[in-house]
Amino acid sequence: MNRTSGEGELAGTAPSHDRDRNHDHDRTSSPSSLCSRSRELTDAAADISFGALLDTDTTTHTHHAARIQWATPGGLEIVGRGVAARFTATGPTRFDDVREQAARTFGALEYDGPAVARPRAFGGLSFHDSFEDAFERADDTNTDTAAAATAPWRGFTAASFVVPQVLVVRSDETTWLTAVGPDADTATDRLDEWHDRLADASFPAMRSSGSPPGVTDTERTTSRAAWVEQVEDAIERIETTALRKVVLAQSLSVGLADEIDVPATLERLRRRYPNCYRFLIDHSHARSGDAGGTFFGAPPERLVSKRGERVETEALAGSAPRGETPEADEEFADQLRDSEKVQHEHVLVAEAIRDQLTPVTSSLTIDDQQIRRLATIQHVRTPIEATLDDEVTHVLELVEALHPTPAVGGMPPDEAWKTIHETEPFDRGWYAAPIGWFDGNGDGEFAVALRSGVATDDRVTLFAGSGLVADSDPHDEWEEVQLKFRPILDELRPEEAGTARSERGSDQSATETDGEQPQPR
Ligand SMILES: C=C(O[C@H]1C=CC=C(C(=O)O)[C@@H]1O)C(=O)O
Repeated sequence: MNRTSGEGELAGTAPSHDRDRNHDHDRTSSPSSLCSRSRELTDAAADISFGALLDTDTTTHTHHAARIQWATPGGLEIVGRGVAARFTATGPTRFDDVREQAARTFGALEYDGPAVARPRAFGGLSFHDSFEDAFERADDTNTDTAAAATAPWRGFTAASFVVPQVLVVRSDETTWLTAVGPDADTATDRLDEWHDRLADASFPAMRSSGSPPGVTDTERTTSRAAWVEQVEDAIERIETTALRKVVLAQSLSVGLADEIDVPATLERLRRRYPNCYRFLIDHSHARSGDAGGTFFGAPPERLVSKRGERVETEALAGSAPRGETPEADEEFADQLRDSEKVQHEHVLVAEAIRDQLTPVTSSLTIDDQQIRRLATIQHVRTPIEATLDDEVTHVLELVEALHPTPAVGGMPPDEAWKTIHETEPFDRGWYAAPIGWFDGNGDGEFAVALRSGVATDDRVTLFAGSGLVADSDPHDEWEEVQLKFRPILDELRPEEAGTARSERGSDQSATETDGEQPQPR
């Protein structure tokens, strides 16, 4: 194991894609000493623009260093720059491998500061447990389509988390700066340097949320005709095998007229989807030349959060459009409540989550069903809370147990996985997979990386899927997938007067509500 320190990241390591292929965990960076210092930001420094922080050059100035952003519906907002420690793994043991690397590093962490500003590891995992298959298939096939299908994920690995060198955390009206380094001197110097930088009057407090870059062309992995065939084949499997539900996805590659400003895009998403998570992950290796893409999105779905023994999760499955009038909106919601197909699709998810958590919890509560309204779509949601017994101590254990829930995979999991693998002509990469953070106590929070895309050079590749059960209609499911592309796609296309986008407007209180209308079922 490379014990040189996480700072080694800035001195360069192999591209993560190569590491992924070589099963080379040796060069992953899980330093055996880590020190962190925090200071509250006050006055103007407390109001700095997170977007500007994501865009600013890091201390090396010459190199683009890793950047992360994480924001929750509850109001916690974090940005991070640089890599103080990196944990990566691939294959079926990836959850345990990351946990082991992190335990070594967090076990050696010296930290003084409030809990909210503590160092955390941010990152995620791929939907499947390895990328190798997809990359190798693309290389073997060597067709434009196969290469294009995996291209957005070059530079990503099957599990990758970083503890940033610099973190700014905003929560409950306070803003904290945290600096992390291999020893106390480095952490203190870094804290001073970044504090001066952020307190400087020239550091932007407000940053424009920009305008959409514009779309030159779109390429689908799946035509409507191919989709209809895929759905019919899935339904046949449901009727003739043990498969009960499967979520099939599509990907849409969007050519951009201008460079995309991802932080500004996320800021616009915050305004339209204030009750969703927001994330940005750009784990690029500083000097490897393997810049990789920026994965970002505004997912509505929490996979799991763990705080001590308290666990919160939810079932989110079953979708309908928003109506043009309150009455039409309510009609769509009624269809969600009354449709046997939707209820079956949803209940399978809630039951699977219950079954996965019951063995490790001392109590579990499944709340009443609700309708979750987002600006462009509404969903059936069931909140689930549990108290852990003492067997599980790390949120990654829960993430491993829950991923993929049948809201993104299917039931039973093995049959669903096989169907997805044999059907989808692209790699899901990190789409529909866990994205979030954990800390040294094993607490953390993960969303499901839906309503997401990966930005590379002049393209953004979007992903969206739909849950299929025996009585699904291929054309309805096609429309549902297109609705799920919209959150990001709308932010790429310039707004046109009179379009559905402008009609939905910016009045979030009218267009996005969370957890309203609990349904006593
Ligand atoms: C698979 C996706 O959505 C999931 C989450 C909510 C509703 C879903 C549905 O109704 O099919 C999906 O299970 C996606 O957004 O790509």
